[in-house]
Amino acid sequence: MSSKLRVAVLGAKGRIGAEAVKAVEAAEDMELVAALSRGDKLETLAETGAQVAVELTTPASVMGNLDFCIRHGIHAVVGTTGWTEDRLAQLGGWLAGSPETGVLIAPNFSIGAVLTMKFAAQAARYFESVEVVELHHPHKADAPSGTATRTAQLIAAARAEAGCAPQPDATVTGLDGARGADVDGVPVHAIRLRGLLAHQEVLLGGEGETLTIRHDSLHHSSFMPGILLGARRVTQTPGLTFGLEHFLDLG
Ligand SMILES: NC(=O)C1=CN([C@@H]2O[C@H](COP(=O)(O)OP(=O)(O)OC[C@H]3O[C@@H](n4cnc5c(N)ncnc54)[C@H](O)[C@@H]3O)[C@@H](O)[C@H]2O)C=CC1
Ligand SMILES: O=C(O)C1=N[C@H](C(=O)O)C[C@H](O)C1
Repeated sequence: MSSKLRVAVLGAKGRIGAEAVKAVEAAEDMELVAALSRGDKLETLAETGAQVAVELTTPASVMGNLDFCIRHGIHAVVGTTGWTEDRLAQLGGWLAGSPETGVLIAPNFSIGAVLTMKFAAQAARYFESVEVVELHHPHKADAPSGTATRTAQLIAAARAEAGCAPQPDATVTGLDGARGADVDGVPVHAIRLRGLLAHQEVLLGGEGETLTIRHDSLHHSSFMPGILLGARRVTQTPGLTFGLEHFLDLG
């Protein structure tokens, strides 16, 4: 058996999965041992000796796929969205039964998006108001995006830690949805527009000034270095890691 890392891609015909297949094939230290689409047998992962499964499917499929991987000691790098506290708790239970297996869930694999989350959390305590706007291609199934949800959670946690007051908002009447979704007290707005891929703005406002932090993923290639890094690191990191920032030296 070669010393290359044996990697499988789940969701191999999807928008990001197809790009991940190419990235794994091009990585000198990796071997693509399986590229599974909807309906393909998960047993292929065990039969091909996959060490890491890159999971890029749908919120409806991801839990079943991870259940199989963890039961077979296959590490997983997960980009699929739809993570709730309940799902994370279930995943934690499965990992407790397979203590050497690692799972990385990355709301976003691009370095710019990871930095956006970090900068937004750093800035959040210094401004009275903060809102998140995410903008995506119109084929995206979920809203708000996993990245925007995570960004808002990090902002809210930073503000709570700093003892910030609730945001000013005088709205008492209007149409449902006009103020976006409420994620831990942070309004999150989702745009779906032909021509876009994956974009996010964090708008912060204080007395007489605003700060806007914006990130644009212009191609699915922006996610590939993060996926490859995740695959290399997850084999050395048992248990659940939530967020690619834990595998980056961000200081
Ligand atoms: N974390 C990140 O950086 C990124 C995450 N994503 C997320 O990845 C997921 C996929 O996104 P897209 O590729 O745009 O969607 P997509 O709809 O183009 O691809 C999903 C693919 O998974 C397949 N699939 C469904 N169930 C499956 C199963 N059980 N086994 C194997 N394949 C299965 C579908 O047939 C489809 O081909 C979404 O949740 C999206 O939000 C997308 C881009 C970046
Ligand atoms: O569906 C997408 O395209 C993306 N999904 C992820 C998310 O929901 O945050 C990551 C990125 O925004 C692209």
